[in-house]
Amino acid sequence: MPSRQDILNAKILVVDDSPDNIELMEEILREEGYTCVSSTMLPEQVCPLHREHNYDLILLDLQMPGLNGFQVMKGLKEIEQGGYLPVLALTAQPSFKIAALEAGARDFISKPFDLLEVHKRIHNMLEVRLLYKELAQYSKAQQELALHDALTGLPNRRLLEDRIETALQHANRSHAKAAVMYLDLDGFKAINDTYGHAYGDDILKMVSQRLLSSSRKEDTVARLGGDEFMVVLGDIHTLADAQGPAAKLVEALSEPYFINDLTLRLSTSIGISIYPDDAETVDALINIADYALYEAKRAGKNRFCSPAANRQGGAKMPAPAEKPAAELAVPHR
Ligand SMILES: Nc1nc2c(ncn2[C@@H]2O[C@H](COP(=O)(O)OP(=O)(O)OP(=O)(O)O)[C@@H](O)[C@H]2O)c(=O)[nH]1
Repeated sequence: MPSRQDILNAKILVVDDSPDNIELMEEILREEGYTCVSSTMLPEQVCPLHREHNYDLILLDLQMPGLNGFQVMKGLKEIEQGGYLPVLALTAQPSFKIAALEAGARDFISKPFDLLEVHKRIHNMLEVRLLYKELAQYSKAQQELALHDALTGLPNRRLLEDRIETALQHANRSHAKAAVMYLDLDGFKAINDTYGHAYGDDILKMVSQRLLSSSRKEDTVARLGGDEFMVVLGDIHTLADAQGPAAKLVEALSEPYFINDLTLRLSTSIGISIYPDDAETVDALINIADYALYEAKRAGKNRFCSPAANRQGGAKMPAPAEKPAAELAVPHR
């Protein structure tokens, strides 16, 4: 629920062709404690001003020369996509009241002003408007949560599948390829088992950061869950365009992780599938990358594998790790 202070700090625009009316309304609002009030006598300025300032309330005179209040509301409807016009119509004409409500105004204030009515209607209108904004923000945050992993903030599987689909469509249009890289940390369970879940969580967050900073802005880095991540590269042309980044990721994730006074090491394995060479659908590309990941694990971990490389006569891989897949802690004092 918005507080009284939120309501007094709401952004209000007064629109009237009479300077006396504007002065009177501004004074009424100032005396009540409203802090963010502006005004215009030019109806054609209302839409551009609202686009810029996103007012919480527009006190709109209905009878003005040039554009009248009804025409202004028509313009405002195009800006307010949710269809909620934050308009309180000001009118001396009883017959305009219903017409104003039908045109989208939330409420009206009759002229000449009755002070008590003005205060109540403005307060009520702002309360609803601010609640409406809170609700919109909350629902946006919920949507974000539904598409992102809570621990790392990376896209989750649902958003990832959309991103892969988009990358495939783009590759298709530009006669390019795309790569799906399935990553799984090596020996991550031992970190959890030895140092506890909190250390494991820290590693997962650091891994996410390293994946992001080792990828291009236009690539998608996602967490599928547990110690599994995915990186999607769009707009590539050869298998080597995926192998280079894969080698970079293997390298970046094998750098030591400093957590509290420990130095932890672990490596990662990656399976790569290429669109359209290996498959043409999202599910099939993920399954093939998963199988290639299994091959990378079986071949000794800390490496990447792909069916395309096998077809070309053996995976071209960086030398396998000199260190074990997951080496536990070395204190770093
Ligand atoms: N800290 C932490 N651990 C998690 C989370 N989700 C899953 N895990 C753990 O991650 C581990 C993943 O295990 P695996 O991938 O099977 O084990 P691994 O040791 O990496 O095995 P290899 O992949 O064969 O090297 C399990 O111990 C899970 O309990 C999480 O959000 N936080």
